[in-house]
This record gives sequence, structure tokens and C-alpha cells, in this order.
Amino acid sequence: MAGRGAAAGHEKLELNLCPHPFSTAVLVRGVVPIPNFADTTFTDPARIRNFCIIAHIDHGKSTLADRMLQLTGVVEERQMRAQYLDRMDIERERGITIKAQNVRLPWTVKSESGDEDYVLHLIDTPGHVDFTYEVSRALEACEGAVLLVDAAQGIEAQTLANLYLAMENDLTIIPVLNKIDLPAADPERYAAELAHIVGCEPEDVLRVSGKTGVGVTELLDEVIRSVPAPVGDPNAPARAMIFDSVYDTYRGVVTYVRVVDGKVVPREKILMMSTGTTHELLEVGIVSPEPKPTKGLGVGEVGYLITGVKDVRQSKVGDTVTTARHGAEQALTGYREPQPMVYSGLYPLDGSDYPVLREALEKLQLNDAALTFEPETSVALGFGFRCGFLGLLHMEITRERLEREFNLDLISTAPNVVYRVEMEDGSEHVVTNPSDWPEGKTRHIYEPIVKTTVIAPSEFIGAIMELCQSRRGELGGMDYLSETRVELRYTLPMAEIIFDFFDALKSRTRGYASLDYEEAGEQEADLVKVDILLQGEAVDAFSAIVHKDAAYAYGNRMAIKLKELIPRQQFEVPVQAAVGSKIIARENIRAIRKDVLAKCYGGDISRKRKLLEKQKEGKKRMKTIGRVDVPQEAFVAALSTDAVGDKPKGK
Ligand SMILES: Nc1nc2c(ncn2[C@@H]2O[C@H](COP(=O)(O)OP(=O)(O)OP(=O)(O)O)[C@@H](O)[C@H]2O)c(=O)[nH]1
Repeated sequence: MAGRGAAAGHEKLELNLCPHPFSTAVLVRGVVPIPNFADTTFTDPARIRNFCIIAHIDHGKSTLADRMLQLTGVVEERQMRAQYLDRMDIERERGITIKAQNVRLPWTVKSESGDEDYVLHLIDTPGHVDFTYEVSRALEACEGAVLLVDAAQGIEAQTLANLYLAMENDLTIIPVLNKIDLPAADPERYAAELAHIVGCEPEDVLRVSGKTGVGVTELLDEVIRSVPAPVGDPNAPARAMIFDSVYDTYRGVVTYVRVVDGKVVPREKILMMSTGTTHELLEVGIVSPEPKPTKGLGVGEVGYLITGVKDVRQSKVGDTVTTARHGAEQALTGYREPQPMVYSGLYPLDGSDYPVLREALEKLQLNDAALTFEPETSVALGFGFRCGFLGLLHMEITRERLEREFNLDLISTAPNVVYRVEMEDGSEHVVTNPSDWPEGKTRHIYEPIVKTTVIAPSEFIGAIMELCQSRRGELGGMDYLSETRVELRYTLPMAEIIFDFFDALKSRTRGYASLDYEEAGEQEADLVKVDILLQGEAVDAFSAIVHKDAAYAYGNRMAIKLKELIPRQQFEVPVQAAVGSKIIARENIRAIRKDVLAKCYGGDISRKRKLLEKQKEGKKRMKTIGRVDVPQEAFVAALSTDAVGDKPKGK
């Protein structure tokens, strides 16, 4: 059957956890390129197979990719580390893939007529719903997809979402059950389930264990057998599709492409077709699994280009690269641009960190085209930025990276979705921030909605329906995947789903339900802006846009929370929640005069002074809202996730 791939020739590979292969490459010492492999560019397309692995979160894509790296010999046993292709610290700590990665693998199929050498390009894709756009890019660069399903869990919501994406892209699907080594694995049952949705026989479902390596050789053989070879015209003007671009501190932007027609070679002038900009190609190469410069890339090949450009926005994902002279006339069809779905304000706890935050966001944006930000000011929080994210996990990860990589202490306001407001006077406003909510009479308010798929054991149907209804959901349909598992489809307002929905769903289904959703336009909604007032003054950081029926609950919750968090002042402070000029909730913080000298009778004046100094220091850290001093911790605590019910749905 299959033989081994070329043996790797790395002398020493440092286990450097860097965002992408390039940073590693600079630090790797003594890497000897794999003989006769790096140079095999301009491979005959008939000998190339481009495929990806798609699966629900945690079903084992990265682990299976690890085994493939080992089996094909591109990474040696002693150099192996888990989740080899997940190069960001955060990815490895959380055990999730955020950036798609690609790697070139040699594979030899042994047959009676002799050995046949092939080149496989594997694209490891992220599984979380926030990063679906990465999956869709990866799919564009492939002809086949390995659809991986955990043999102890069966099909989950993102299994279906990814399968549909792959089918839309006309990819050949190879259904595979993973983790068959687990005692709880039930391959018979789930092979039938998988065969049913893919439309094949249960015997056609391959069974592997990414952990032990069982069945992986057969899987690679199957990829060669069933995934079609790429087709393209080698003599036509070059056309390569950008499916990812990352920023590297040392090399500038590294653009990952799949060549469709013609070829790209170093030192050539290339044209980015959507922007019309030209750049000189400084380096062309492949990733296997570290970057290796080559003489060029031909039809069907996947690799990287370096032009010295410093900003990923100049090398847009979905764009077509061609040669500046005698280039192609017609661009390839691109991807849809990632659109921010969730907005939140990010403020430095220490106001003097504002320039650092700006620089940090600019740096992150170099590598994350989906991140948007613009300056905003808040009476309560000072100077900061309104940032747009793909979802809550994206937001959480961005914030964590900012705090970790740039040493910043940040406070973020409650996230919100984007609303469209039509006023009586005919004007229209797009609201990404509650404080931008227009004054005056509104005619129509629109909120974004999502199509949601929930998969769970059928005993939980009632609980799921109840939850969805309480979140203003509309049932779209229900199907049984097997006798005991059911798929429910709901249309829900995005604002209801992105915050704590997943947690609520998990707790009502004892963790058995899985969820996926996709944007589905907008709907008219009865929304109001709730302001929180301290002594009659609105605190912008606490304002929120909520459904009319939820306004009272939000106002009440925040008022109670703030009453607990804000220290008593020398006068009574009313905490109110208001919709327009109507007060809907009220709490009082009773007056107190704190005498710090109370315990210090008689004696030493220097001790008294010290206490007063300490009190003064403490006061400096307070923000003054009107006459009310609010400690920063109160903002942090009031905006913390449980205060507004916006727990993210990561893993
Ligand atoms: N027993 C067993 N465990 C496995 C197998 N494959 C993966 N796992 C475990 O399943 C968990 C998830 O594996 P990953 O490879 O990180 O999953 P993933 O699908 O890449 O996850 P994302 O990158 O977040 O989408 C890890 O704890 C793995 O050790 C397997 O074949 N057998």
C-alpha cells in the first residue's frame, strides 16, 4: 500500500511557539532542507492533491494533522510536539486552532506498477464559529476535504456547517471517524449517521485514531485516490489566489497562495488585481512544515510569497495575484470580506497607556484583517477604541493578546451587535456603540439575525425550545439525525445568541448540545437604549441597547450591581436606570463619611498624615462622575462578564 514520505533532514528544531512558521524559521538553527523535496516545485499537477480537514471543535483535526506530519516524515519523532501547526501561544494553551495553516507533505503510493510519488497540501483549519471565514478560505484552495467526526460524539453542529460549506465549494468529501481508540467510541452507530448525511455507505466511512496513528496511512492513500488533481493552464498568464496573509516582524507580509494558472517565480513583478498595486517578489516558497524558498510555484501548488509589504491589508485575502507584465485579465472569484459582528470599547486602565494601545492594535491589525478599531472617548473611562470583532471568542483572544503581548491592562465595555435605525425625519444611523443611539423619534429599528442549528439528544428538545423561545427565536424546522439525536433550526436575534446563549444551552442539555450559526440578514425589532444614571448623570460605559421586554431586567441588575460596587459617599447617591427620560429602576447608595483617623486617637501627627496621604492616593484612582467618585475596580467589576450576561462561548 503506501510507503513512507521523504525523511526530514532537520538537525535541530527549536520548539519555538511563534504565531506562524516564519518567526520560527528565523530562530531555527541548522535546518537542512529535505533532499529533493523542496526543489520539486512545478510538480506535475496530476501528482498534487490539495485537501483540508474539517470538523467540529475538538474532534481532533490538529492531532490528525500531527500524525500526518509524522507519517510523511516531514517532522521527525523527536521533534514532534502536539498541535504542531498551531503556532500561537494562545492556540496551544487553549488547544484550539485560530489561524489556518498549510503544509506540504510528500507521499508515496506503492502499487504493482511501481511507486508513485505525490505531493499533498494539507490545510489545517480552525473549528470555532468565529473563524468560519478562515475555513471558507481554506476550502477555496482545496479539491477535497476530510470530514472528521469524533467516534464517541457523532455529528455536531459545526460538522454540518463545515460539510455544507465544503459541498458548496464542490469538494470531494472523505468521511472519517476519529478517536476510535476511545473506550466510549461507537463507530458502528456514528458511521451510519455520517454515511446518512454524506450520502455514502457506512463501510465507506474510514476509521482512524489521530492519537495512535491507526488508519492514517489508509486515509492518506484514500486522499490520493479520491481527491481530484488540480486543473489549470500552465501556459496561461499567472493567477494565484490569496487564501491567507500574515505579518511577520522580520519578513513583512507573508502571503499564502494557491496557484491556479501559470506560475510565479522570484524577482518577478506581481500585480494584486483588486488594488492594482505592483510589488517585486522577493521570495517564493513552500511550507513543509517550516518555510523553504523554492524556484517558484506552478499550477495547483500551494506556497508563500514575500514582497516586503508591511501591512496585510495590501495583500488582501481573496485577491488574485498575477504578473505585472502580460498578466491575467480576469481575476478569480474572491471570498467575502470578513465583517465585524460584535463591537466593544477597549480602554487602558492607565490612561497614559493610550498610545501603547493604539500601537498594539495597529500591530495586531497587520496580522488580522478582520479586526477594526477607531478612537472613541468615554466620560467614564477616558480615551479608548471602539473595536469590531468577528465574535466573542475573537474579541476575547484579541484582548488577551493585547494584554499579554503588549503588557496592557484593559477594560472592555459590554459587547454589542450592529443596529440600523431609521428616524421619523428619514435619516438613517448605523449604531455600533450605545452612546451613538440617535435622539428623537425612531421609525424602524433593525437588528441582525442568525440562522442557528442545534444538535442534541432528543430528550432535550423541550428544554432547547424553551430557551430559544425565551430568546425571541423562531423555529425553522426539526430533523432526526438518528433515533435519539435531533437537529433543531432556529432564527434568532444575533444579540441574543452571541453572549450567554451557548452557556445556557450547555447547562440545559448537560453539555450534550452543540451549536452553530450563520448571519441571516436583519429584522425589525422593538429595541431601546437603557442608560444608567449616577446622581442623575448618565454613565456612558454602562448604557446598553436591549429589547424592550428586557430593559427592566437589565436596568435593575445594573442598579443593584452598582449599589454593591460603588463605595458610600458623603452624600446619598441614587443609581437609576432610564429609557429616555423614563426611570425604570432605582437603588440608593446611602451617605457615609469615612473617617480614616477614627482609630488613630492622640499622639503622632506623622501617622495621621500618612493615613490622609493614603486616602488621597486612593481618591486619585477614582473617576469622578458628576460629584460621585467611582473606583476603577467598580467599572471593571460592573462590566465583567457575569454583570451583563455576556459570557463568551469559547471552549
Ligand atoms: N483518544 C483520542 N483522543 C484524541 C484523538 N484525536 C484527538 N484527540 C484529543 O482530542 C482533543 C482535541 O484534539 P485537537 O486535535 O486539538 O482538536 P481540533 O479539532 O484540532 O480542535 P480545534 O483546533 O479547536 O478545532 C485533544 O485533547 C486530543 O488529545 C484520538 O484519535 N484519540
